Amino acid sequence: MQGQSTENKHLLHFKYTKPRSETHQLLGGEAIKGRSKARVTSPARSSYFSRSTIISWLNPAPGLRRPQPPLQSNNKHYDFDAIGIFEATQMSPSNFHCSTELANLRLSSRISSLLHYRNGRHLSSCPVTGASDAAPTSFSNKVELQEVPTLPHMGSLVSFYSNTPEIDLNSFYDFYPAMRKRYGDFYKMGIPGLGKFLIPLYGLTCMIPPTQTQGSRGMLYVITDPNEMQKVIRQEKAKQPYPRGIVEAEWPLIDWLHSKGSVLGKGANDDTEDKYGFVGRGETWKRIRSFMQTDMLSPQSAAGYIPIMVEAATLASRGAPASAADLNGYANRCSFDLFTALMFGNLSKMADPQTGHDQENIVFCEAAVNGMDKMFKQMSSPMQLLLFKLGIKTGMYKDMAQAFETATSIAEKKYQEFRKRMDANELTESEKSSYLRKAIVRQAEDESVREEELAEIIKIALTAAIDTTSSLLSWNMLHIALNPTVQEKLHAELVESTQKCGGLNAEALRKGNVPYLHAVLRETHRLTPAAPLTVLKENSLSDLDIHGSTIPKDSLIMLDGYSVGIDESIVDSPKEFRPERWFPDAVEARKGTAAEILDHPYYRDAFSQGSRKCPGSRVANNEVLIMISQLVLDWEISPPQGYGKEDVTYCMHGMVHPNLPQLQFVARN
Ligand code: HEM
Repeated sequence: MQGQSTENKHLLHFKYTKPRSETHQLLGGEAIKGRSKARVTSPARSSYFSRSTIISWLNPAPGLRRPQPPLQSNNKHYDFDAIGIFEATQMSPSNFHCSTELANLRLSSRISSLLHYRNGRHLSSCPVTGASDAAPTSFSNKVELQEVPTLPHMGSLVSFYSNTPEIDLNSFYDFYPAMRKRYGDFYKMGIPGLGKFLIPLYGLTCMIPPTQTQGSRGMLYVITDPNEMQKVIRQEKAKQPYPRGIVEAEWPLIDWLHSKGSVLGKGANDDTEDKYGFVGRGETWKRIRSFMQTDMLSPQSAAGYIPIMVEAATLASRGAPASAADLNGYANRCSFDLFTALMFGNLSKMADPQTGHDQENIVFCEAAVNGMDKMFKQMSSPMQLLLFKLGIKTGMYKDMAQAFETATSIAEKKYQEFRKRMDANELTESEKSSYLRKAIVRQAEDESVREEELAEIIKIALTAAIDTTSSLLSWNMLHIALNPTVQEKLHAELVESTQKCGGLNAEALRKGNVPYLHAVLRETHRLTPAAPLTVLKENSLSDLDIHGSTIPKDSLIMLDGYSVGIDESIVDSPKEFRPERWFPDAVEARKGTAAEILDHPYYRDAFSQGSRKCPGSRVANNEVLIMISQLVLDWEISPPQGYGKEDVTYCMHGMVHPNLPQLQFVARN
């Protein structure tokens, strides 16, 4: 064959289900966005390209690895090389299937992207190549649904039967990437459980609340294509106001709220999904949720709290060296200081041991974190649920209840004291700008929530704000400490921005002024998300077409938004912390490649999507941006001698927290 050398016999090998009649015509430049044209040397069924031609054609962008040579052919099927397949897909994408022989092979991102990109449009992801991309929902390219072997009652998590990896909370990040390696980009697995009685097992407990197991059909569908996930969220929108929330799975919390008679745990109608109030999915959730997120979620309202949060961070940063032996605790206290600054408009000064003497605040922080930890541990244990179902309140349940009791009664006291001072007209100027004051005024004006509901909202927000934000903060601290070059760049950027903007303030923190800071946060969300799997939804309106397969109504569908971001065929050196990946030129270079998926909004952070997206997401990000900036401006942070990336350990307890080592903080002048 003309122009064919030994090396170019290595072919990508795919089955094409229709005879191919058209000859090669649509190649290169037009389809691969400005890449040079490839030469076609054979008009026959198989077309061949020299490896060097393909490589130059693929022309890896900076930051992406060169592709491997294409793979060996097998004459049982029609054989096409990258271009041939590319043409085939142009001819008839819906009839194009990956050969099963390739099931265990991973293609380079560039080659994958060839297979999935045509005429300036992306095709859907492929479970065989492992390539995921941003497929327009209008395109019906079928991706085969893989089924993880499932046992009755036990679901798919019996490792030796289902070929699933073990779930270990100390290596939680590994589970879904391993699943993806085995089952591709679209698979369904059985959710373990004894019917509707004992649903959860290990990490999957959070998937199904015992209170709402109906209709789930015991299956979890996992996808990596955010555009397919968008279909689910769109359907959710159509069915508003009742989208599914992860909080519905938090059965120990739900039970505790119920047992206390909390207005948050009880809706208006026991016969509907409203039964569980804010932790359910009815009108009560909608009403409370809408009230809670006002003055918090929008960029403008979140930005309004920046000045007081900066004040809190300035004080908190001073406490870093003295807290080095307990940096996880320090991160919790920083979260408390910054969130209470927003909530009450005052400075709790907890994170600096010199000033953090208020015992009650210390108790609150510890109780909030402990309560969340115990809640998650129960959700992770089938035995806990079984005992709960048998009406036994375990020691762990009691510990959780005690911790939540302590935290919420302190929060209640804070709320009542604030109200009293507000009634007595004693609030300071910054307290007048606080979230709570605005909420009290709103409540009185529109009465969309009752006064006792407002008190509960404040309590739950305070309790939810500690352990969550501190996970994100801890990971950022650790990455910065482990990457001195990143830290120096960040420091230089912050110095310049604060000098230009007259200090650390909203303007100095604007992405346009500190792109590197924002890239650091983004990179942390990619590499070590606080909550790796957060977009978990239901198609509760009707059956839904996902990758050409029909997903029955009321199924659980989850976006695995983590695995792709650490896939080395998509991300260059994925375990490296490189904020530069998020610079505009890197984003631009990803366009038209499989790696473009990383820039989809659903991959941006760990706050979920849709109308149940975390209401504290904006302020949590701001808290971390501010706290990290202040720390880096004040200190040169380094790990203990001999401590490196390979020494990092972590544990999943609701959020994934690194076990922070004793970092060193040396003052910058
Ligand atoms: C880095 C910090 C945080 C992370 C990673 C995080 C993550 C999440 C996630 C994944 C959800 C579930 C969304 C869903 O059901 O689809 C959620 C819900 C929630 N978060 Fe956050 N969160 C954080 C900080 C906060 C803060 C600071 C608050 C305080 C207001 C907060 C309050 C809540 C509440 C009340 C819900 C339930 C919302 C609902 O069901 O409608 N979170 N969060």
